[in-house]
Amino acid sequence: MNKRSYLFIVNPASGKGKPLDRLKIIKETMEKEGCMYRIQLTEGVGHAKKLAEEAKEDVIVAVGGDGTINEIANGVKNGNKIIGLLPSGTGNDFVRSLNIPSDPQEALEIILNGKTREINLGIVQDMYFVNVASVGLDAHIADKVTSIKKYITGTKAYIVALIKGLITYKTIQLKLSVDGKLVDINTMLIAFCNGGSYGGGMKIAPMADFNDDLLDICIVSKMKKLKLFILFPSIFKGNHIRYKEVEALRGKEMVLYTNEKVKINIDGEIIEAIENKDGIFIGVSDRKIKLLVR
Ligand SMILES: Nc1ncnc2c1ncn2[C@@H]1O[C@H](COP(=O)(O)OP(=O)(O)OP(=O)(O)O)[C@@H](O)[C@H]1O
Repeated sequence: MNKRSYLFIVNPASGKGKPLDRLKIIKETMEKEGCMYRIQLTEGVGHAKKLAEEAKEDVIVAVGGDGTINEIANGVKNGNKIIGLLPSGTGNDFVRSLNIPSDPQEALEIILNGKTREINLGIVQDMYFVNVASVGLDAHIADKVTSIKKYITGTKAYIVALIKGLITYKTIQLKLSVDGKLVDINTMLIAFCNGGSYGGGMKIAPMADFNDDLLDICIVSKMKKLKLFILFPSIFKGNHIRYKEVEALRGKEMVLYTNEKVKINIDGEIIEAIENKDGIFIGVSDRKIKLLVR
């Protein structure tokens, strides 16, 4: 018998309500295994983080998308806790990179009997991220995704938001320090990647590694909108790296300096960066999280 205790944090707002369809199979599987478990539904933004912070269980299972996993990773401060993943979001980029199956029964099998894997966490100012943090066009698009996702699901939601975002977007002038080396950029987009894909399957950093203590950085410099329309679909295959306007770097400690108000996309949720004369810090945290994987 499995001796671990489990808390399932279920976000009913993820993936157009998909998490609620998982309740039956969670209950049946956990009863059959004779495991100690509890299910808690989230009631709004920040609730998954609070539930994870207060949890006494050994394993906290995220039943939602990347936003829910992000909140749980931010809430779980005790290094002994393990995070399980039951994919139920819209994009599910993070779980896909970790090879977690979307079939709930298979994912539950990993939650019960999988291996524990420790991975790096990224950090923006004082907020952790599991997958990707970015500024520029995609934060602008992610803002649009949030509203569009209410009406359209899956990759289609991202594509519609992408087209709307591409039409209305303006570039940002900024300085970026990568491990002490400063570059001046007029940028469409900068993505800081712990995982390799985001936005519903865009392979923004195909070589990213969750365990290398580095973030893969993808910088897309200013270009004509028409060219951007051609370049963007190539991100789904990871072929954007070939364009001269795209630069790939790696770093541990980055700082963004800009006079503009910057929105940051952190695992699909948008925050306004806190203005700070010392810049906006983005890097790899000393803290890691433990996940259940295949
Ligand atoms: N009861 C609720 N009502 C509304 N929003 C909620 C509720 N509980 C949590 N949330 C918020 O829902 C948001 C979206 O969650 P999440 O990212 O997990 O799903 P998703 O957007 O469908 O998936 P993905 O990020 O993989 O595309 C998060 O910002 C979370 O804080």
